[in-house]
Amino acid sequence: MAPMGIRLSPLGVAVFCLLGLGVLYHLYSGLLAGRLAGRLALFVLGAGGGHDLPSDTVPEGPVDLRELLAVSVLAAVRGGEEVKRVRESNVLNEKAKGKTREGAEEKMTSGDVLSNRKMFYLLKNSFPSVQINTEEHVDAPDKERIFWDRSIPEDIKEKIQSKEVPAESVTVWIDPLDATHEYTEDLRQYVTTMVCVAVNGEPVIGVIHKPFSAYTAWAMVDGGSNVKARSSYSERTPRIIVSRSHAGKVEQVARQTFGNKTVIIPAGGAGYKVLALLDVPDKKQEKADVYIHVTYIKKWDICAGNAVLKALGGHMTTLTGEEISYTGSDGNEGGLLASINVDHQALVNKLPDLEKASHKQT
Ligand SMILES: Nc1ncnc2c1ncn2[C@@H]1O[C@H](COP(=O)(O)O)[C@@H](OP(=O)(O)O)[C@H]1O
Ligand SMILES: [Mg+2]
Repeated sequence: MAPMGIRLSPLGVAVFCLLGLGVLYHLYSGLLAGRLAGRLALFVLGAGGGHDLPSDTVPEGPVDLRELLAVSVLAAVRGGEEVKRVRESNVLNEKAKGKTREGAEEKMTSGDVLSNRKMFYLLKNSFPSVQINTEEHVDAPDKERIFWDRSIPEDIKEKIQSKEVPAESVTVWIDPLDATHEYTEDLRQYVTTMVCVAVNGEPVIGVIHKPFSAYTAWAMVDGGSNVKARSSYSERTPRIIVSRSHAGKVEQVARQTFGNKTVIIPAGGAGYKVLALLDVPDKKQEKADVYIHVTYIKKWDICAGNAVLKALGGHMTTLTGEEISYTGSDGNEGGLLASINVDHQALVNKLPDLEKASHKQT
């Protein structure tokens, strides 16, 4: 006799257990079906963009640099779509987010914020274990369900081999809108979105995307690229490209180094200025031989350009010729000297000592 006068018949217990097993089976098969549906959706959607799919599809463990490159290109393009959409709407919601050390106003717009959200979550959802540093703040309530469909563009498949590295050795740097200042002035040609992948602090993958020209340059060190250096550069009388909105004493430094007749090209955006050193099929892209920046600058502004130049045999260093490490702090204190297919060390040696002394290395 069971407690409280209830008698358990063996048949009743068996039926109860069978019912329980039935419920468990139903729940489990539903879960499996959900996962299968998610994978099927990935297969059906194929190439052409990140899609809002379940997060249990993300890979774990070591990361493949070829996959990181594919997602970085996609992130730059998807961010660029936001940048373009906001600019074309003419509702920029421009805000001041602070001042640079030199006292220039740092601006932020809806283009920066929305691009940042797309780029950050596409990369984060695809590579959850990787450190991502981005120019704009990411609010957790703004979490975006944007996922990579795992497709790799044909040109990347052709030129780049798979290569795995430990996830903890990777730092990704995102610039969701480079040349924000110029963006607010509707100087669209200077605007880029950029992604950089550093491995153990060294820039390895660089993506620079121009949203208003639908042009994307990518390169991987010891891998390949879809962009190349120009066939010649003027070493004796180089055209120097410099900042138009954070110039500091750069014109003075350039003239002191290369003479009073030196051609100086003021331009917006660190991404744009690196592309000026390369062979870029864009009518609105000016061409230069050397890029110099003398004020403080952040690593998300320069890492992608550094990786692209390095992959193509060029150099981006501080003004004293030091390599820049893309881990740790966000800032680069030592100024910037970028060149390709010229004697970079000779340029370093030519720069005035005064300027070298006034910049300390991080
Ligand atoms: N002194 C400084 N302090 C902080 N950021 C700087 C800077 N000089 C340049 N930058 C940033 O570097 C990028 C390129 O600058 P420039 O166009 O002047 O060459 C811009 O990035 P964002 O537009 O992404 O903010 C700009 O804000
Ligand atoms: Mg920038």
